[in-house]
Amino acid sequence: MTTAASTSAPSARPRIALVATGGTIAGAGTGGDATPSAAYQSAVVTADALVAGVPGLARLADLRAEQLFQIDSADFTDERLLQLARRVAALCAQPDFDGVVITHGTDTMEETAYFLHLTVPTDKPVVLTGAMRPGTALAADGPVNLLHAVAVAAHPSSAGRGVLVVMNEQIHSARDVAKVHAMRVDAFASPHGALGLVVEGTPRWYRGLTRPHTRTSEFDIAAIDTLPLVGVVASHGNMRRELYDAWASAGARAIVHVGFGGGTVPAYLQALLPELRDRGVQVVRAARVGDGPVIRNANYDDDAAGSVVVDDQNPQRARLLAALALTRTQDACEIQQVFWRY
Ligand SMILES: NC(=O)CC[C@H](N)C(=O)O
Repeated sequence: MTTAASTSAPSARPRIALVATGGTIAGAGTGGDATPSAAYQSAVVTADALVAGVPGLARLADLRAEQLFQIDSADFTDERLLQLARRVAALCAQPDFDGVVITHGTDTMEETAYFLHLTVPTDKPVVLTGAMRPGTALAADGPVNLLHAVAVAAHPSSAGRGVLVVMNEQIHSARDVAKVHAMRVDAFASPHGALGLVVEGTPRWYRGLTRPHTRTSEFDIAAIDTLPLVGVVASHGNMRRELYDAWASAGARAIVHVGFGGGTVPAYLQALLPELRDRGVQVVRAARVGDGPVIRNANYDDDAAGSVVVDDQNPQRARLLAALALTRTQDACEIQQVFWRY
């Protein structure tokens, strides 16, 4: 469904496509009053209603809204991710759009943003936003987040910066951002800092990116039909090898081992990793601490085991990067280079 969300303002405004996918930004309270509350249903407010709820949008951009999904972002599968990436790539390829804004649930926003960052070959701004509170909350954050996301997507200075996440007045890079709080409106943070801020409705930039993305990425959604299965196994005391075996039996082509501090592998699992390699399953070592690099051949002999390390990627993004790398190569050395490059 595609509808013109605004038709009356002058045509010189940037033309922005808005792709709505659901989440709390499209949520409505079920508790009967307007206080911030966990009692709400996500993914019920339509794309057009979202746009209509933010009067300032029409001054910023000529918006065209479409409803691609209406889901809780927990329900993003690889199939839906690919479908969204194809749609965003198609919108970016149209000369009549200057940028794309995606409304999305916050729970998996970092994964979707990263996948688009690596697979949509465009210089146009692609901006994801969402909300921590439903639209019916007393201090809903969705309307201002949407206004800021459109302001960033519509601004020429946002071009060529890869996929961006705009939440709570901050502009984050999809490479780094993660949801770090379950409730507060300042739920998103980047280990190396945000790229910029939305100041008085305009993006102000403080940092740039050094890693490839969008147009400079070697991955292109046009060449990807499906993603290889990649599993993630989290470390804790008293682990069991059965989880790794289950992923291998399910057909996983890689397993992200979310190790302790530096990606450590317990002594009682160390012989398992080369076994998995011999079964055709690439092991990727990540860490559960949330920040800092996993260093190759430190804490574990990656050369001997044939494993690779994630650099500083979090496990959920490492899953996607491993899957993308596996669409191009099965070679552990090349996969390692991919992790260090992106
Ligand atoms: N704040 C949110 O958006 C979380 C709501 C929901 N679980 C989602 O991710 O879609």
